[in-house]
Amino acid sequence: MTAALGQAVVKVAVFGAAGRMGQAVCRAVLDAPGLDLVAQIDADDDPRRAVEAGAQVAVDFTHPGVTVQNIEFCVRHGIDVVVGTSGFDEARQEQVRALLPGTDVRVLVAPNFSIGAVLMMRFAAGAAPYFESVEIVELHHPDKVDAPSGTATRTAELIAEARAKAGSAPMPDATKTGLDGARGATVESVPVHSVRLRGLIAHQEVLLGTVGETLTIRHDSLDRASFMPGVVLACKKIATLPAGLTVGLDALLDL
Ligand SMILES: NC(=O)C1=CN([C@@H]2O[C@H](COP(=O)(O)OP(=O)(O)OC[C@H]3O[C@@H](n4cnc5c(N)ncnc54)[C@H](OP(=O)(O)O)[C@@H]3O)[C@@H](O)[C@H]2O)C=CC1
Ligand SMILES: O=C(O)C1=N[C@H](C(=O)O)C[C@H](O)C1
Repeated sequence: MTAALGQAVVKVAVFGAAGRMGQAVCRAVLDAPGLDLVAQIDADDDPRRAVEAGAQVAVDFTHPGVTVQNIEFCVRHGIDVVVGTSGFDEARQEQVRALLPGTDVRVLVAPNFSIGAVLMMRFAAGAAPYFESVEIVELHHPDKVDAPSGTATRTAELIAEARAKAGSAPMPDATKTGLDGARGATVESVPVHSVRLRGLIAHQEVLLGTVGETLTIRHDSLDRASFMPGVVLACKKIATLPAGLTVGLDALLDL
């Protein structure tokens, strides 16, 4: 039942359909030629509706605590899964990998579906080895339940990977005393600062500094519309990925 290559229309179920992202995704799927919205599932709905409706791809924008359960359900029923929900650290990725052997299901986890954010992460990782210091400031709407954001966590991981590969020295920081949280959270040795502010949607700055100069890479999602082309692309193209877990929308972009 997984999405067949070359098939005209891909049947899509949306988990978290009543949420901020879920509503936008349902509209985007309805508007997208080649996609058919066959099930909208929210917190108290029976996920079997997705199976009964013949869904080939499920899109999950729910809560970090429930996504793995939704993925497990989809894997059991042979439905490919496009995951936007945040909180997919290495431990959670491992949980998903453990569900997949012996199936041909594909699970695509994308910490951020906007093209600008994907490029911001790339540029930050590319720049990081050339600077002594790197810090991340992520800024979101105050209804967000998790901090730091999945995007900031992924960015920190990519920066740390690039710095390790380049043999970068530890970042300078003479702080000896300070209030709890003053230096942010540390993700893979990268300080990450989270701002929650009414009026914002999703924004991130990567601050890089070395002797006599700084570079700031900033991305702003000003509307949830910014995520929709990536989600639609993922629904259409997930069948082209190998079976198993893929992390990052980059896998479907020719960057
Ligand atoms: N990857 C990306 O590009 C993006 C990722 N996100 C991430 O997406 C996630 C959702 O964000 P957002 O839409 O703002 O959050 P919302 O809280 O607005 O939406 C989540 C929805 O999922 C519902 N839900 C809870 N449990 C289940 C379940 N078991 N099955 C189906 N639905 C369920 C919630 O219901 P109830 O409220 O009753 O619990 C709610 O309606 C977050 O993790 C966010 O970080 C957001 C934007 C972009
Ligand atoms: O909750 C949000 O809104 C967002 N969540 C994702 C994250 O945690 O990175 C993606 C984007 O930043 C919006």
